[in-house]
Amino acid sequence: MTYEALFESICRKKSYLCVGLDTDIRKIPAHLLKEKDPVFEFNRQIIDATADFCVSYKPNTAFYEALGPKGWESLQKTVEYIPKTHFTIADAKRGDIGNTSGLYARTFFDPASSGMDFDAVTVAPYMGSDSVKPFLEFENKWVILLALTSNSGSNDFQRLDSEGASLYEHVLRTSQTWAGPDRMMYVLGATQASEFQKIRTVIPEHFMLVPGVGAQGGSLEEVSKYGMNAHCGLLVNASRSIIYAGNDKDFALKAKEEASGMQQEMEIYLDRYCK
Ligand SMILES: O=c1ccn([C@@H]2O[C@H](COP(=O)(O)O)[C@@H](O)[C@H]2O)c(=O)[nH]1
Repeated sequence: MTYEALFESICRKKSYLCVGLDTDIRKIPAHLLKEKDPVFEFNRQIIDATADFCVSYKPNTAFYEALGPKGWESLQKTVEYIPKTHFTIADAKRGDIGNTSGLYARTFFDPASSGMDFDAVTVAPYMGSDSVKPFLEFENKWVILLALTSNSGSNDFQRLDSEGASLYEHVLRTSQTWAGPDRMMYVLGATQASEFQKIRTVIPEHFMLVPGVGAQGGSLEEVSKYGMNAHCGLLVNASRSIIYAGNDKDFALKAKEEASGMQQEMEIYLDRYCK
């Protein structure tokens, strides 16, 4: 999906919501466990219930990898099921020496190889340019680089000062020489929204993938106020607060209500801050 198509989808749906498919087999409603593939069945119902209110889905691969081959199969079926109108993100946080990164890229971007055709993958920047560039060799695919994450451990390295700027700021500046805003996004945690105004001076055009609202307590209003640009420039992720809004037979309805509530709030912020 292109930058323009993503923005068009945001305008049409009046939403910049990314639903996180962090499907934990231990947390899904009991009645689904009798299904052949309970994880996929849960995702299918969540996708059907929320697709009108979001523009993106982000399965975190850990939840699938933990189940072995069955988990990979559920992930493949899930990506294939997501409507093509939605931007798909493999939250895998990969990155290694070049030839290994190339295989990670094939895993998520080459359906002939792995059966999966995501739009984007999250990548850790720590190993530098040659670990990131193999992902950019796939046409029309995106890299979402970890910059300032939502967890408290982000203070350990990401904020360390080096030559007058924090490490995460170096990530934002240097990586812009690898690809433009049409192929690169950044993970910036909702819990760090007080820094977004400053961050926008470094990356005025890029999309930010923002996890950390909902269960982690980040504020959607603050994220929108300080992070939005003239092309919205935000994909705000919520996982647990949506997919586990209910845990009984009505779980999909509860997820729908939660996603719809977030979309309604986003509509207000798009009117107010998308300038
Ligand atoms: O800085 C980061 C980077 C990634 N994540 C991931 O996003 C979701 C958040 O889930 P919630 O249930 O909405 O808290 C999850 O997959 C994380 O691994 C993040 O939270 N922060």
